[in-house]
Amino acid sequence: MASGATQTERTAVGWAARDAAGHLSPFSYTLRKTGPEDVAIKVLYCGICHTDIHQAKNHLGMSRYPMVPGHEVVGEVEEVGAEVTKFRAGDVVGVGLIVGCCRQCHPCKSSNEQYCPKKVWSYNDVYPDGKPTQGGFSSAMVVDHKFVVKIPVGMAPEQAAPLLCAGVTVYSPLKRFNLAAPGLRGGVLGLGGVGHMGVKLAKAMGHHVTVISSSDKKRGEAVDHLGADAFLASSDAAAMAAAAGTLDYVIDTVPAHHPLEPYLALLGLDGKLIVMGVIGQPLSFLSPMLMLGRKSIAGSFVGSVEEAEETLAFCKDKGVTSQIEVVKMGYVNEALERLERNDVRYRFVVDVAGSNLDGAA
Ligand SMILES: NC(=O)C1=CN([C@@H]2O[C@H](COP(=O)(O)OP(=O)(O)OC[C@H]3O[C@@H](n4cnc5c(N)ncnc54)[C@H](OP(=O)(O)O)[C@@H]3O)[C@@H](O)[C@H]2O)C=CC1
Ligand SMILES: O=C/C=C/c1ccc(O)c(O)c1
Ligand SMILES: [Zn+2]
Ligand SMILES: [Zn+2]
Repeated sequence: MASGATQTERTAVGWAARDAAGHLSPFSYTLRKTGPEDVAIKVLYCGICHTDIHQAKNHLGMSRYPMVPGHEVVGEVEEVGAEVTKFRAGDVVGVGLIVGCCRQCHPCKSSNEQYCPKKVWSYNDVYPDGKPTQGGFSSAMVVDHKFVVKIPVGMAPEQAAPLLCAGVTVYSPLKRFNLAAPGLRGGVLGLGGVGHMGVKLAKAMGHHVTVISSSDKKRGEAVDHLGADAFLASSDAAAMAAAAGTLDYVIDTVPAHHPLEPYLALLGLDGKLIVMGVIGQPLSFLSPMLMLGRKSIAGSFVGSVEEAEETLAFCKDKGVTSQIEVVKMGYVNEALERLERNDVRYRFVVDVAGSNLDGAA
């Protein structure tokens, strides 16, 4: 259906966690009517980010159930509201972590809406009217057009999904911290979903990229397949010492408590440690580790809608793709378990439209 939206609420079937065990199972719920500024989307694919585990398992103590996770969503537009001009039925589009903001604060007015104090998360949140948000492990979503991006023509939809969180999460800080110029020396700590996009994007920006991994297991793939220039196992004290002071930045994607000092030591003058992992315990470091080298520790939270569009365009232009394992929804719980035990190369993407969402694999 084209413009002139339906006046009825519709039922969606998602896969929801009911409690902190984080096990997903079929769940029916009602989508809001497609409002004048809304886009109704049939979900095709949705990537699985480690954040989906943190949220489903209540790692931060703020989870609400039932919860349909998923925030690397690619779908097909089914219907648009009367005021939507950028999209039409049949377009292939993407949605990330944020689906609402106030539009009035400084972050909103400066295209940093992901930092709006009133931002609405795509799941595990509520809209201003109190209705829960639900994510992309679902047959459909209704999303304000401001938070919808077009997937470039010619980009495979399943390939595009990880760019909507993992990709933009790396692209945004590299741009904002002036770390996008060619010739820089970067480190990527933790070679998972975000980390592998870090390697690919940084290489496409012309950086010399070192992967820093918890073991030697991923060395071959990092160098031979993903194109990393160097590889460090963080347990190899001699190799870590030899690399001290050599990097302009380290993108730290570790999703669990870990020491910062080994990675601060890798930075040269003015180097930046950019912390990405969602970690519910204090991290610590000795202040001279920062002062002796004018180093900084920074954080960054996904990216803006504008940056998501830039990430997609950059990847299309440079031929950057994600490396994914496509699975059906019936496998989603195994996929979550495998992700949690670091057994995925490098992002699971659920083939939502190709799955029987009512239960069977
Ligand atoms: N700031 C933001 O906006 C965003 C934050 N995130 C967060 O970033 C983190 C990473 O997400 P994602 O890439 O999807 O996760 P993955 O699980 O795909 O990757 C994390 C990687 O970190 C390493 N790792 C895992 N566990 C440990 C551990 N206990 N100690 C040391 N290293 C470990 C592994 O790499 P290796 O085998 O190489 O050691 C693993 O592949 C999560 O906390 C997620 O919530 C995600 C997206 C956006
Ligand atoms: O996957 C993206 C989410 C990142 C994130 C960052 C900070 C935070 O508190 C979260 O709950 C998630
Ligand atoms: Zn994510
Ligand atoms: Zn705002």
